[in-house]
Amino acid sequence: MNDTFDFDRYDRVRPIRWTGDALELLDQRRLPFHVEYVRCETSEDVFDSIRALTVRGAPAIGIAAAWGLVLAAREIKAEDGAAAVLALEPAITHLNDARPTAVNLAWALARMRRVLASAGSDWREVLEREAGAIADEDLAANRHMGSLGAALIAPGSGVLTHCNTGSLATAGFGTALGVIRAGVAQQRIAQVFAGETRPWLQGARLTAWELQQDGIAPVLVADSAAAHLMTTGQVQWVIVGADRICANGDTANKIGTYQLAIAARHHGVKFMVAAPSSTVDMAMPDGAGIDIEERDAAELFHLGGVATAAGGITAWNPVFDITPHGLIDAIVTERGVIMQPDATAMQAAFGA
Ligand SMILES: CSC[C@@H](O)[C@@H](O)C(=O)COP(=O)(O)O
Repeated sequence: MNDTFDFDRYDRVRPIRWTGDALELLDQRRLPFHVEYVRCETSEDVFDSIRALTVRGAPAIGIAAAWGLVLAAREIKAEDGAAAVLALEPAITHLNDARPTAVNLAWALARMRRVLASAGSDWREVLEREAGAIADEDLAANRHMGSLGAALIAPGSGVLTHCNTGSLATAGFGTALGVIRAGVAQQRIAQVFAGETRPWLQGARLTAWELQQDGIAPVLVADSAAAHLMTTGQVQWVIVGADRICANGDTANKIGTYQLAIAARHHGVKFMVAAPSSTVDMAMPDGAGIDIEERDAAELFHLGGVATAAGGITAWNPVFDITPHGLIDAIVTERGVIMQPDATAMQAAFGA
């Protein structure tokens, strides 16, 4: 088996482009039917893009927010980094408010703030370099995680994934989808099933399209088909990303992940979470404390502008859920693999 990966052949999609004076975001609301970049010239444009899901996926929104802060810096004057931090505090708080659940957003902004605080008169360059470094490190982490995660998968396996965790959700290559890319290249994964991921259809629109770009043909399944799929023996692993991993291994991810983990355990299917260490939040003891984003109920009433529900009803639209650590077989980060994660194992891997 060839365990090396030809990164130039795969993974050509780049959702975030810094031009030197603006941020260009591949518009994920319009994919796969329109491949268009939205140009952000201010940090408010970036805030709007994160909130509207023009850019989405935990690592990607952290990277976008970092560039948003670079744009915010264009609107202030400061003699050194310490003064710039004071002037940029409102922009940092505002960008951080764009979405609540993925910790990568707060992580990236905290990292930008930290380097800024100790920068001198060249603070603008320092800020811009740091945003670039956050993106570069995310890509490197994903590539490393891909091989770590793939190594857990027996040749010829089938896998089921949820939401979109690929290049579109990161600086490139992807988290869970990076593991899947590597696993397919190494012939460990024979078949990829992608759940639609209602209501926003990240799986049907984004994951399916992304895998097609690599020449990988996924099989699309309705989210409600997952447990039945597992009874057929076609799936040996469920592989998902994460928006926040707590100190005890509890994991927040796209709504529907929790029921996949329950079904996987029932059917003897293994469950893997792949995420960079920027998704680990050791200050959050367990999943009960995580702020679960609730989006507009209207997302459940329409699909592509076409009404899909009876009029005059209410709906509840939480867009993340928590998978308890006891249902997770492996957490894969660029720092290594944690099997059967719990507070002790997380502390050993990520404690100060
Ligand atoms: C590498 S992405 C991991 C998660 O961020 C992903 O599965 C997810 O839940 C994204 O949610 P989204 O609402 O599309 O931003």
